[in-house]
Amino acid sequence: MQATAHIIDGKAAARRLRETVAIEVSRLQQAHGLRPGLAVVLVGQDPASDIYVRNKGRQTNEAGMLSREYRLDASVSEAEVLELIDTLNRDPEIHGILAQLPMPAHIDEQRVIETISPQKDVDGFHPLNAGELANGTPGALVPCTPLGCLFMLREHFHGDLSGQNALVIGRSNIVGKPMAQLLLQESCTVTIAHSRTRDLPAVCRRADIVVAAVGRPEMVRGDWVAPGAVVMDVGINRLPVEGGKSRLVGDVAFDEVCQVASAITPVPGGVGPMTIACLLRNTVIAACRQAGVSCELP
Ligand SMILES: Nc1nc(=O)c2c([nH]1)NC[C@@H]1CN(c3ccc(C(=O)N[C@@H](CCC(=O)O)C(=O)O)cc3)C=[N+]21
Repeated sequence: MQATAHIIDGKAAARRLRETVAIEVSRLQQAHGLRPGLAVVLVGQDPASDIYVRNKGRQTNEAGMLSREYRLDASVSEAEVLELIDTLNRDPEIHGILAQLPMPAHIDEQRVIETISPQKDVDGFHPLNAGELANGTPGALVPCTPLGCLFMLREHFHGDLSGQNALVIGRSNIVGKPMAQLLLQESCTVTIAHSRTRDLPAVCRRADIVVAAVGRPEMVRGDWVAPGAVVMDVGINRLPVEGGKSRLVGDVAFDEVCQVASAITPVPGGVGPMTIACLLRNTVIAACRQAGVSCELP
């Protein structure tokens, strides 16, 4: 009988990063009178987004930062969203702007993303920041979910990922592509798999590191994973259960994979909490750049 995998505690890792962020925030306040501020723009209603936004707001305040929320009706025009972003771009109290995705269909998300000032783009979705990440420019603003995965992987591998065969399942601009860039920078041998990949289970079995970011509940099965592999589960899927309730599951069949892998992130309590902690970190880094002061954050 194979021992069960080490469960990577994303909640604890996120708590540690948030503490480091809070210490840096109070240092910036004392040394420079600088208080990093984050604005979140939400269009329409979505129960999952609500939880995310509430957690973000609370944790931003707990870290000693300014948090503002802009909730717009689902019927708002694209021009109004762009106008709000333009106002926030010029607001000196705001150093980070997050436009929550997805947006209603009548709003062009790419246009929204490109309207956010690259300096305030704490999601790292602006083409300028994506390009800097691809170029390996030091200090690029990096998307929070992949960055959180990277921090957990570095900790697990004691800082050295070089030579590992890493498989990223999913090719989105938000997770898959930036994750692949980060792993490449760590000198992993990176494969990106997607819906057209032939024989994904066989490709997966060759990987030392698997990052699953496809949005398909429990897609990665136990017999897809090499013994001893490290598995990061980015998926957040709500599965209906009897009684009208729902259960949160990842893109990985946790009970199966934890019999084979050496380490795995759970859902909830894995990648999600680290995503928010990285958002706070990016906001502090953005604030320091805008104020022209140095920043002491990992
Ligand atoms: N511009 C933009 N940037 C984003 O980063 C972004 C976005 N839009 N739209 C929505 C998705 C989703 N997302 C989550 C982050 C953390 C948790 C999280 O903390 N989850 C906890 C709690 C989950 C729960 O219990 O509901 C956990 O996994 O343990 C969830 C979801 C960021 N997203």
